[in-house]
Amino acid sequence: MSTAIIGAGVMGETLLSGLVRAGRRVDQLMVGEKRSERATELEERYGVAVVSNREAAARADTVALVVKPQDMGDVLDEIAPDLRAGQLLVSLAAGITTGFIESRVPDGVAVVRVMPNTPALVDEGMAAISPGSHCDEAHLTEVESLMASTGKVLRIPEKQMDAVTAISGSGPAYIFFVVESMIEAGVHLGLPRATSTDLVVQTLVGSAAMLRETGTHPVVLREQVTSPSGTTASALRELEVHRVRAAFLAAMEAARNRSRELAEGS
Ligand SMILES: NC(=O)C1=CN([C@@H]2O[C@H](COP(=O)(O)OP(=O)(O)OC[C@H]3O[C@@H](n4cnc5c(N)ncnc54)[C@H](O)[C@@H]3O)[C@@H](O)[C@H]2O)C=CC1
Ligand SMILES: O=C(O)[C@@H]1CCC=N1
Repeated sequence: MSTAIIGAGVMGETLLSGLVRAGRRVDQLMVGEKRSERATELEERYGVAVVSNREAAARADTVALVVKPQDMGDVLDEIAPDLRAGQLLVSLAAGITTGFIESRVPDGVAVVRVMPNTPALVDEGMAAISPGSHCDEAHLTEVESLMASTGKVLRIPEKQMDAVTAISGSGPAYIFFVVESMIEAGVHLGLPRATSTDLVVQTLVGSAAMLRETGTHPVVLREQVTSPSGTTASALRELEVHRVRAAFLAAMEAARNRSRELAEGS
């Protein structure tokens, strides 16, 4: 089964490298990429064939679309003449619905929408997938196997996609923002930057491992750290005073709303 990736930026390369690490034969992969210097870079790094979008669409069994949502309409119009019933089209773009894609490609092309995230680069990705209307179990299994090369995969109804985008799609950026803030705070408290970075990163990794390995509710884990009248209680009071919880709610509502707007083409 050959797979083409159209749009090899951050997420396209993440998918490509995951497939290569998972043992997909490079001669069964191809890339369509508009920027020629980027195309050359990927050719050199992975030994993958870079072809035109139309050739990718004509030759591959599965075509992954990894361009920006704003470019999706043009790419679909370009490749539609080369697509045929039975092919599988996988969109990783935020906001773009399976209905939008189906309306621009020939009948019988199966469409699956995916919301991945960048930790896929280190095989710790979280990808949510939703079937379009011409999809069968085999198509979903194929996309599960495609995305499982980079981490976890969850099937969800498409109506949940905008919320999922706000959580796991954009989520790594919120975490990096928190990490960045904690490192800077450590520097403010007088620690060398390298020490502060090591402390914060390992605290994040350790806390994530506790969540995953114990399955314990985060409130319980937080209470275990919070001694009466202790340091953590003092810190948490400040986070509440500064409305960090409300800020997360507002931020994720904004991301969800932006995903909806992208669906409308803005
Ligand atoms: N970066 C992220 O964390 C995530 C991104 N996504 C989705 O993945 C998609 C790609 O995002 P990024 O990789 O971050 O963007 P990016 O800008 O890094 O990559 C897009 C690539 O598409 C190429 N491109 C543009 N028009 C093209 C065309 N007509 N033919 C061939 N290639 C073309 C660009 O040259 C670029 O290399 C977006 O739709 C985004 O919503 C989804 C989840 C997470
Ligand atoms: O910011 C964005 O639009 C993309 C989609 C999810 C993460 N990055």
